[in-house]
Amino acid sequence: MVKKILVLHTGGTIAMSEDENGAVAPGAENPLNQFKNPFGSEYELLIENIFNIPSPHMGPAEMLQLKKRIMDAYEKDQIDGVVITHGTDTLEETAYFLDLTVPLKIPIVLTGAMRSANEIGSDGLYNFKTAILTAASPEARGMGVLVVMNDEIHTARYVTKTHTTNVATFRTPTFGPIGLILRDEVRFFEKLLHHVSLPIDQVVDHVYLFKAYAGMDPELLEMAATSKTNGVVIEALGAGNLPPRVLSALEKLLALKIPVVLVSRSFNGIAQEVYAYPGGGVQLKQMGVTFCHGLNGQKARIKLLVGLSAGLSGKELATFVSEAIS
Ligand SMILES: NC(=O)C[C@H](N)C(=O)O
Repeated sequence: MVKKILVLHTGGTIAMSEDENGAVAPGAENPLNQFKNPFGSEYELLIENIFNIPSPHMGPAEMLQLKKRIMDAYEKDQIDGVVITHGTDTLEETAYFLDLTVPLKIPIVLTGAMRSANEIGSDGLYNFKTAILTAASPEARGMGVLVVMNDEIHTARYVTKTHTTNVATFRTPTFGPIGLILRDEVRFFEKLLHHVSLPIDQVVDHVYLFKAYAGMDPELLEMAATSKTNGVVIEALGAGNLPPRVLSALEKLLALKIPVVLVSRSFNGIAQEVYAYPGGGVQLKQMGVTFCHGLNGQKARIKLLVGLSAGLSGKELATFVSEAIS
C-alpha cells in the first residue's frame, strides 16, 4: 500500500543556506525543494511550502493555520501521516500546540536542522528523511505529535531545545526519548499513556510568561494585572516557590480572575506544593495558583493558551492545564 505523507515546509535553518561570510538566511529557493524521494513509489509525498519563515517569526496564528491545513488534508486526501519542517527555536511550541489541538491518530512529525543546507555536516536532509520514515510507521500512530531529530524520537509534550548549535540539541528532560531510528528502522520503546486534544478554531493573545529569579522585582508582574491579560505562566524556583516580594502582584492577578500557572525553572523534575514558608508552593496553591506538572514554561504557556482559546475557565481550565503527567 502506498503511504501518502503530507509535507509542510515552514522555513527555519533546514530551509536556509550560509553565505561566504558565514551568515545564515533563507535564499531565493528553498533547498528542501531539491529533496529527491529516496523511498520510491511506496511513498507519495504531497509537498507544500506553507510558510518560509524563521521560527522566531512563528506564533499561535501560524500554528492554527498548520492545524487547519492538516485537518483539511486528512478529510480530502486521506493522508497516512504528516511531516512538518520547522525552525528549531520554537519547534517545541508548534509541536505541542498541534499535539493539543489535532484530534487525529495519524503520525504528525516535526523536524528541523541545526546546520543549514550548504554547511559541512548539514543535518537537514537526513532529519527530513527520518521524519518521513517515522510518519509512515504504523507504530507511530496514536503516539501524539512527535519530534524527530538526530535519530531520536521525542514526544511533543516534553521535548525541548537544549543547545544553541549542537545537532543533538533536542532532549526530553526527566523522561528521555520514546524511540530511535536505527539505520532506517523506526523503533519505539515507550508508549504514550494519555493524550488529550481540544477543538479550537481561534487563538487568544495576551498570555504571558515570566521567569522567577533571586530577589524578583514585582513591577512587571503587576503590569500584567489588567483586564487585557488572559493568563500568566511563571517559571518558579526549584520545586515551585517564589520570592515573597511578588506575592502582592500575584494577589492582584488572581483578584482579577486571571489564571496564574506555575512551572519550575529547573530543567528536570516537576513543580509541586512542597514548602510552607512565605512564597512557598503550599501558600501559592492556597492562593489559587495552578501547578502544571512536568511542562516547561513555554509549553505550559501553549497549554494555557489552548485551554483559554477553547473557552475553558475556572476549575475546568485548571484541571486541563495541571494534568501533564499521565
Ligand atoms: N536551527 C534553526 O532552525 C534555528 C533558526 N533560528 C530557526 O529557528 O528558524
